[in-house]
Amino acid sequence: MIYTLTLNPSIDYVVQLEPFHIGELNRIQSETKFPGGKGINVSRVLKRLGIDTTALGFIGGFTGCYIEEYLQIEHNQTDFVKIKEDTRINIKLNTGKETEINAKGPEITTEEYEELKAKIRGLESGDFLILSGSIPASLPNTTYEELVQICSENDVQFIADAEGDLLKNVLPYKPFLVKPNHHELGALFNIEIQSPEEAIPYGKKLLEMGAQNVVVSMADMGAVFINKKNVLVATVPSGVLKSSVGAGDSLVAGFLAQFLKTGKYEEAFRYGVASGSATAFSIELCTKDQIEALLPQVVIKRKENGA
Ligand SMILES: Nc1ncnc2c1ncn2[C@@H]1O[C@H](COP(=O)(O)OP(=O)(O)O)[C@@H](O)[C@H]1O
Ligand SMILES: O=P(O)(O)OC[C@H]1O[C@](O)(COP(=O)(O)O)[C@@H](O)[C@@H]1O
Repeated sequence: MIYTLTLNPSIDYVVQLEPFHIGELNRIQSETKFPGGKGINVSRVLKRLGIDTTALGFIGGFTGCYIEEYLQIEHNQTDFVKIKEDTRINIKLNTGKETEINAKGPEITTEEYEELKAKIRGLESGDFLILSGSIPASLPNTTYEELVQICSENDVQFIADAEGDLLKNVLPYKPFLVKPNHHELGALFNIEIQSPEEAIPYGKKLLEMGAQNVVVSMADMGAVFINKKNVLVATVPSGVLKSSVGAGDSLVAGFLAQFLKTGKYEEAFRYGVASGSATAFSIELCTKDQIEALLPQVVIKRKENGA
């Protein structure tokens, strides 16, 4: 079974507001809301690609109920730990530019965290866990590390999509895949990355630190895939950006779906990039048809044979 873990889910409130005047009354042109949080987005896209998952994480309050019901209507399995406080709401402003305002998330009690750990201990050899996104502020920075330690004791493979120390600390446990965007990768090494070529040496550092496969996503600038045998650079399809919320999560889902189907990294990378772009070109997450329509436009160049 594939499990996704969203420690800090959200309702994403996506607002079209152009022009936007700070300090004045603004009237929204259109608004929409979705269940969000990185693992939840991965589950929803995998479901659209015919792969069942169980979504794990913390969920609470009226916002948590909304998310759980929405996922169930789409036939996504869930096994959340119910918490006392409300799940957060994240605001996504489209004002000509995209601005994201992500809340810090609810308080998690020690009992609630222990309940979650018990669920992770229940995963078995052959299962896959995707750990994605930020953690609520009340949990320690070592949380992902503690959870992947349990995975490695039980022979559970994992993917990590997180920032800073959360990502760095899981690398020694040999994640199957990590997917920083170029800003997150740059921040890890205190540099600014401006092109796929500049991303390659730093992506290789993540391999040296333990990752088995690395994808560096760079929004409309392309993406880089690195493992011991391949260094690949992809162009992204052209299209009209509607909302890039969930694009990175769609890349992870598309990559995993195609890798499970074919066992081929290049095909998985192509499918992942097309999935990310298909989401960027829609207000909601991508569908299988949208992804497959974009596949021919993803051009992949082999840069080196080995990293
Ligand atoms: N403006 C865009 N045009 C085309 N594709 C995009 C655009 N923004 C995102 N994507 C696609 O989504 C993927 C992930 O987006 P990115 O913004 O890099 O990740 P994240 O959402 O994690 O920050 C990219 O590799 C690309 O395939
Ligand atoms: O946990 P974080 O880092 O605050 O991110 C949560 C946000 O990221 C998203 O999962 C989207 O992520 P991506 O755009 O990186 O794919 C939103 O649904 C959610 O609001």
